[in-house]
Amino acid sequence: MVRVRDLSFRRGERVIFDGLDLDIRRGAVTAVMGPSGTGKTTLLKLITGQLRPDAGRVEVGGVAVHELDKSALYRLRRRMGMLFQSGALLTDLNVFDNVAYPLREHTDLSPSLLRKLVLLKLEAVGLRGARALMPSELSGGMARRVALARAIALDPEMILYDEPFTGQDPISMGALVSLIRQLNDAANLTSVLVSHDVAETTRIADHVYLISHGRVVAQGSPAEIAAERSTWVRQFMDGEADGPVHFHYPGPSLAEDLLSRGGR
Ligand SMILES: Nc1ncnc2c1ncn2[C@@H]1O[C@H](COP(=O)(O)OP(=O)(O)OP(=O)(O)O)[C@@H](O)[C@H]1O
Repeated sequence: MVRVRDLSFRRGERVIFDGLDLDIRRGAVTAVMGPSGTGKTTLLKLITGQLRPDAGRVEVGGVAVHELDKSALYRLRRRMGMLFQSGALLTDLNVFDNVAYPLREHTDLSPSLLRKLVLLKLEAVGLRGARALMPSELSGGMARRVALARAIALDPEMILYDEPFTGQDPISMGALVSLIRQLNDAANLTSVLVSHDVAETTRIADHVYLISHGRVVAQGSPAEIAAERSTWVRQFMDGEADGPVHFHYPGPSLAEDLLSRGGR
């Protein structure tokens, strides 16, 4: 479904990707993991065409995303659902209208068909009974599930999740994890999951990519990753503080910074 080849991308001087190769198989849940700031969100934006590569290719369904014109890109995006961390609900619309929003924007469905579709999407996330509530009346976990119902409203072929578990209590997290897997299998979706939550992510992923310093450092099934012995992979997967994965954003040493007379 997605093929990334020899992808290079920088932000100013900072190299984010340097020859990244990655494949996302149709029908599978693929997880992309890596330390903070490694470029996971950037990768999702390159897949959806919000950013363009400096070099290399990003193909979705065999089409190079960065070569599409505006209207073709718009059509492609309709085939992708996105659940971004910041994907807030519209606060002045109730749950039903939030889910109905993309259908009203992009289709000419009759009110009765639209209603049925919205109720089916809400049923899929277990919130049909909450349709009249306003976003302010929802828990964080419920709000994330409504956002998920909205993301699948237009029946996308692929859904991209950016840190969907952030800020969820263990129960909501468990529900969300199962939901992502169920939706993937029931609707024959392709799912891309960016997350820091090693345990939750490896529970549902078919394939895991670990990225660092602009490249794939390990990939495989969760079992293969669990058996991987490299120190980098072990440090990341086991959440150890000491090891080759750096906690600090690159910069001058602390001593240099404290001794310099710079203004900031
Ligand atoms: N709009 C921007 N302009 C300049 N640099 C940016 C911008 N957005 C992100 N970056 C930089 O790009 C790098 C990758 O960011 P990105 O958000 O993709 O990382 P991430 O792996 O998703 O991080 P996290 O796990 O912390 O969410 C970071 O170093 C960040 O500082």
